Amino acid sequence: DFPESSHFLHEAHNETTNGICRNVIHDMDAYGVCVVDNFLGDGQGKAVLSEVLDMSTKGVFKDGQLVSSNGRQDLKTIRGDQITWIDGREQHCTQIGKLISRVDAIIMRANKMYNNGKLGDYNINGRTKAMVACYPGSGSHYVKHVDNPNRDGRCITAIYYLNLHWDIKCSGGLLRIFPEGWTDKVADIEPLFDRLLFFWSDRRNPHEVQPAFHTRYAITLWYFDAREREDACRRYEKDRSSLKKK
Ligand SMILES: O=C(O)CCC(=O)Nc1cc2ccccc2cn1
Ligand SMILES: [Mn+2]
Repeated sequence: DFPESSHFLHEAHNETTNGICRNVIHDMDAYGVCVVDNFLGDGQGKAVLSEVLDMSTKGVFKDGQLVSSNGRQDLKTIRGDQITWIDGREQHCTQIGKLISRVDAIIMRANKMYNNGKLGDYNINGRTKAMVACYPGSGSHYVKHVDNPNRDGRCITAIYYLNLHWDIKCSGGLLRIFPEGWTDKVADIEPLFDRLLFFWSDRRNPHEVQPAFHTRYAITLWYFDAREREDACRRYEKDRSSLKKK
């Protein structure tokens, strides 16, 4: 349920990238979560936002998996986001494509800078397409969950937020991460414009999106660890072939 991307690893060497990477490595090591503010700068951030708003007006957003509960409550009991998958090379998605390349460059560089080329003991060699998500402001939320509970290959979640003038007090939509091991602590992340967030995708970081009362946009990329992804695909093939035999 998360399409892989075919192009990756755009290298962009510059001072900003290096500075951000040191930040990412330190925070991922220390907390398993890292926030980078003003990632693209106002101009480019707004250019990405306008591409997403154009998509929204064209109605490309479909409901996330609709889990019908016991039929009585509303259908969106699990998650109220509407999503679409973007490769970044589509027409009218050039700005989103640039964002993706910039995040790739950070991850690739951090992957190299870390001790002998592994970030947090991972060897990152690919990622999913970009998932553009819209939470319509009608109290839509996402219940507490782990992105990758069963070693499907995804090791880092990267989320870029697009919400101008977002005020948690009246708009809600807080991302709350419950880092494993920090029993009495939570990481409350406001989905602010031009904010980039990284966190380990596995059970170390259960998280929830609290009800949002204004439209809330985010773009998510999941990065693969080469080995874990390979093992997951092999297991998947094995399961498929055993299913066929029956
Ligand atoms: O928008 C945020 O602050 C985070 C939202 C979030 O956790 N989204 C999300 C979306 C997902 C879509 C498909 C499969 C797994 C998924 C896990 N998480
Ligand atoms: Mn999630």
